[in-house]
Amino acid sequence: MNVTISPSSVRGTVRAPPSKSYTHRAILAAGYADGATVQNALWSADTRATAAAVDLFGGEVERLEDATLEIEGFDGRPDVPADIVNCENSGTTMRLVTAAAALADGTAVLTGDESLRSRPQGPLLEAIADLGGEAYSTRRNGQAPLVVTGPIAGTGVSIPGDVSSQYITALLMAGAVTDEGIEIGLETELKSAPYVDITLEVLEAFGVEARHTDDGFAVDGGQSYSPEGREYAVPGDFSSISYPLAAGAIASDEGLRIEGAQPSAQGDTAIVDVVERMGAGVDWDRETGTIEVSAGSLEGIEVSVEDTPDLLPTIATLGAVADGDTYIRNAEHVRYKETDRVNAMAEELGKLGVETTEEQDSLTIHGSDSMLEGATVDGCDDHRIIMALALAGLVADGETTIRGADHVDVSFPGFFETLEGAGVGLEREEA
Ligand SMILES: O=C(O)C1=C[C@@H](OP(=O)(O)O)[C@@H](O)[C@H](O)C1
Ligand SMILES: C=C(OP(=O)(O)O)C(=O)O
Repeated sequence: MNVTISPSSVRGTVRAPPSKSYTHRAILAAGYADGATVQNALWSADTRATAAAVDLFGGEVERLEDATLEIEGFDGRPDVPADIVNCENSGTTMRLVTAAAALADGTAVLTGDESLRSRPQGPLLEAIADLGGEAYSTRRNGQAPLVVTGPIAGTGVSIPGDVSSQYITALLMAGAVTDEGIEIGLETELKSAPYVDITLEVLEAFGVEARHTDDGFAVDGGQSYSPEGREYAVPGDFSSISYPLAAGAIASDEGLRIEGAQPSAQGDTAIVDVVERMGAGVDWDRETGTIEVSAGSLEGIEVSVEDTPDLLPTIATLGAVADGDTYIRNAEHVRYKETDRVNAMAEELGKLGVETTEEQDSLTIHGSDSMLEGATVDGCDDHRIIMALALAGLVADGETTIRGADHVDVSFPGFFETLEGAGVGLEREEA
């Protein structure tokens, strides 16, 4: 599907979808348990891939109503999957499921779409081998398809911290049900660190203790997953909130109200501070989980995305609309996502007339408060690139067409309906 956005202002009330990161963890944690009900779950392409993996491990994920999942678990002992595990487009699924598969007494094969088959898995495969399993990439290039044979026993491993925090999440979640537990030593500084805090928070809610150590993280073995009251509720998603928040910051004179913004461990909460620093009007009521945002005359700022890689596309578009330079640094790991997002934003904003300077670990947007030029841009089969480019379309001169826009289903199904509800003029065309 291609979507064409007309210049529009936004107003009214929108609701953020539930957190993708929390939902993945809650579905798998309920699988590691003997089951649980997950409330306010995100049902998107990525979380469906994790649910399908739990089914293959011998659990059962049933969607009762829109956002309630009734999950039967596999009680810490995953079956050897009876089929290939297709993780589709989801890095989180592939990393978390690889470690879970390494607990089974047999061999699992994992694959995904073309984007996922180009993302780095090597450090996790080596960690599994160090823990007594066997894990390899069929192409010997550290990328999926992966073949994983368990069971791992547990004990100590070391892993780089600057490729993906999801390796650590994966090992902590699996480590709790090994005999010996897992101690993870970090070889390099940890990037995306708040995502491990999300993991610790979900583990605690499921009655599993894991902790920071002097040089990494540790989880004791022999633990059972068991959420209090057999229920878990997912908070709203701040990566997803970044899009309506940025829309309000660049295109709302009347103000836009965003609901579902309760505080949690998400590093991407930092987007609230970013739009405020750039000059938008922002009022966040943490008790009710409501953010009111209105447009201001935005100025470029310097931002590190070390902890918040998923915010780069949103901040890049904000920078394009702001006056002066927006310097986004500590961004190298943002190149290992669904696409190389540093390059993708530089290329696609360039088509709208925006000048950028790209370096290996940074992106500088030379913004101007003069109009962007509407054009046809490529969504790069990446949900966050599509949503960030849609924001630019709100203020570009003329129409902006985004090719391959259906990929928003990965994290924010209903994204374009949400924009329409806020007053955005757009047209869909089947490609
Ligand atoms: O654990 C998670 O839920 C995620 C961790 C981050 O990835 P990295 O740790 O690979 O940077 C983030 O980019 C991704 O969208 C979700
Ligand atoms: C990178 C992302 O997710 P994943 O790593 O799970 O594919 C994302 O949602 O932006």
